[in-house]
Amino acid sequence: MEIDKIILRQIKMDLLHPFTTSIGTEYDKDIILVEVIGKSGLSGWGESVSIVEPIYNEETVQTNWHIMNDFLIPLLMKEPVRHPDELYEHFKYVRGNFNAKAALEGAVWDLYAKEQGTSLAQALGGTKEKIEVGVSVGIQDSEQKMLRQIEGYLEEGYKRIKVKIKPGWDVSILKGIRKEFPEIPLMADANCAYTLGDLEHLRRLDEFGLMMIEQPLAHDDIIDHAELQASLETPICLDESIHSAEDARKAIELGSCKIVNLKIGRVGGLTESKKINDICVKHGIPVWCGGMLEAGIGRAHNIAVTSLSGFTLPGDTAPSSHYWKQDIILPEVDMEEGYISVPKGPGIGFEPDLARIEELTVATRIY
Ligand SMILES: O=C(O)CCC(=O)c1ccccc1C(=O)O
Ligand SMILES: [Mg+2]
Repeated sequence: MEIDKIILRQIKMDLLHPFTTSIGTEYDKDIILVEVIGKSGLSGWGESVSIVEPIYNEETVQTNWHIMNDFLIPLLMKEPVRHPDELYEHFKYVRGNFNAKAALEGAVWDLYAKEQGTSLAQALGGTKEKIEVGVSVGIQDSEQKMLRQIEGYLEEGYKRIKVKIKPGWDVSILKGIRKEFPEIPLMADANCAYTLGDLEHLRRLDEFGLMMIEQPLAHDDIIDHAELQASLETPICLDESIHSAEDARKAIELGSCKIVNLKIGRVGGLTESKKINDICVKHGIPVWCGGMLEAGIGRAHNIAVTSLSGFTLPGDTAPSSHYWKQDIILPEVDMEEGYISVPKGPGIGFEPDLARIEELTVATRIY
């Protein structure tokens, strides 16, 4: 592969509805789009999934720009890339900063697939033609409001409902949901809102027949999670704690989780995502694709990775219209009866809508 040019664009998009979790509320999204242009004339696209504040992990939109601009882009330009699988090692010179690495690596993967004339899903070894879709329901100001939202999502066809929980918004709301919807596939995501001191309280969640509880304890823990898992019937799923295939292996071996949430950004890209898929398949641990309120480019990458065989549970990969008045790709991501079709066209299989992107752009730099 020969790279001719790289363009970074920062865009700003308003979310249709604010999204509240135990860590904060998002009203809009600042996004860095990466376009890697090959000597072939083809363009690969990536999206950085960081948010403005370092509250989900330590990265932010600004640190992503800094790390790409000052370190990763010079590294990428320094040596020819034969295959995108080489980039994870190549980028190891920079510690951490996985969202930044994944944005750039994702664009190179898209370019690679386009140059090969295959879909990104196919280039990754994906096997599924369509993926099951779940939805993540933020914390609301009233239980009634949340119940009516869930009712609407079930009518739209979502295959599972995830609700955000925190102390004071957990047992009572889950009771309310189960009273009205006793059978639906339901799970809860705490975004690290509890400690082992809450063990007895968390055991009360077992009565709700949840598919899983996501990241109940600290973002940097896999030890206490093992202790908690040993005394819970509900499977624990780790999100924030898993940054690599090695983290996944250790968490699985320790018994810290029975399910893994995979976010391409959080683990530093698609190459590491494939490894996590393989480790989970080997151990019989289901994987599903998490979300970071992505715009169309990041969403397209999520769809491609979800086509891998280990992704056996619905992901947080709702269609474009769930988040945005108008997305940045054509066509937009669409859901039918709870499924999204994995595109068969070259690369990510969606065209960046350049006019729309132009309208939203607040900063550009060409390398
Ligand atoms: O993209 C989505 O629909 C789900 C978003 C979501 O749950 C989330 C969004 C921002 C930060 C963390 C999380 C999470 O999964 O914990
Ligand atoms: Mg989560």
